Amino acid sequence: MIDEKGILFVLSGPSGVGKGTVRKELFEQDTDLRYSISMTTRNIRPGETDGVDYFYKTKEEFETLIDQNQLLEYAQYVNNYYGTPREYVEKTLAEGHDVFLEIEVQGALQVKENFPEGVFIFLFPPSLEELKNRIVSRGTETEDLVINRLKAARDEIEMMDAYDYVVVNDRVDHAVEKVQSIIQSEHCKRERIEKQYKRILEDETK
Ligand SMILES: Nc1ncnc2c1ncn2[C@@H]1O[C@H](COP(=O)(O)OP(=O)(O)OP(=O)(O)O)[C@@H](O)[C@H]1O
Ligand SMILES: Nc1nc2c(ncn2[C@@H]2O[C@H](COP(=O)(O)O)[C@@H](O)[C@H]2O)c(=O)[nH]1
Repeated sequence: MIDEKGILFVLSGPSGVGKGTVRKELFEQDTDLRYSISMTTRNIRPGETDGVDYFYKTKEEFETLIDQNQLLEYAQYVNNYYGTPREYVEKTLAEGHDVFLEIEVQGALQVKENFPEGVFIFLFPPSLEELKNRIVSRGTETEDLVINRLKAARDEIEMMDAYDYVVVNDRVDHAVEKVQSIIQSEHCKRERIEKQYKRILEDETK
């Protein structure tokens, strides 16, 4: 049967590299993508909205979701839980829409086990120094949390080879263009496979 499901795109990379910035810009331009809003136990930041940036949960609520198998993946990242709601992703893909996840590396690797056909993109910083500048200049983390996030970043960068694509976020507009090209080329690949499949089916019925 021809696969009419949407494509799952996963954007990942160390904290502060610019995943959220690139994703927001991409969504300004590409309205066909559907963003999966994650669950987290971390505190809401000024300017964030529950149900838009994240669904904010208590630790107990999050652990109930884990027990009920309601998460496609989850990870503990710098003392908080983060996870992707399973139902939204599976339903949206089944309806034929592409789904976009913006998640850290442990979670991305779990998704890859369940969705090897997904497209995994690693956003890479121009340098570790620039990564630190970006986390610090965002002004959302205490000094301790900056250190912990940078420690995690080193481990995350080591997992880069598990991804299908690496995009350097030197300039936001360049990074967005590259992610758009990846999305387009994955659609072309999908169309080519579908055409080949149709041809085989037609030949068989002759
Ligand atoms: N290409 C870029 N050049 C300069 N600054 C950037 C660039 N991309 C993002 N930034 C800035 O870096 C900071 C971190 O970006 P952002 O919050 O998007 O990162 P993130 O990877 O989503 O972080 P986290 O994983 O912690 O949520 C922000 O202040 C953002 O404005
Ligand atoms: N494994 C998952 N990681 C997620 C998810 N949603 C976000 N994240 C990542 O967590 C870190 C920290 O995020 P922050 O908002 O506190 O800065 C960052 O790398 C996010 O991409 C998720 O559902 N699963």
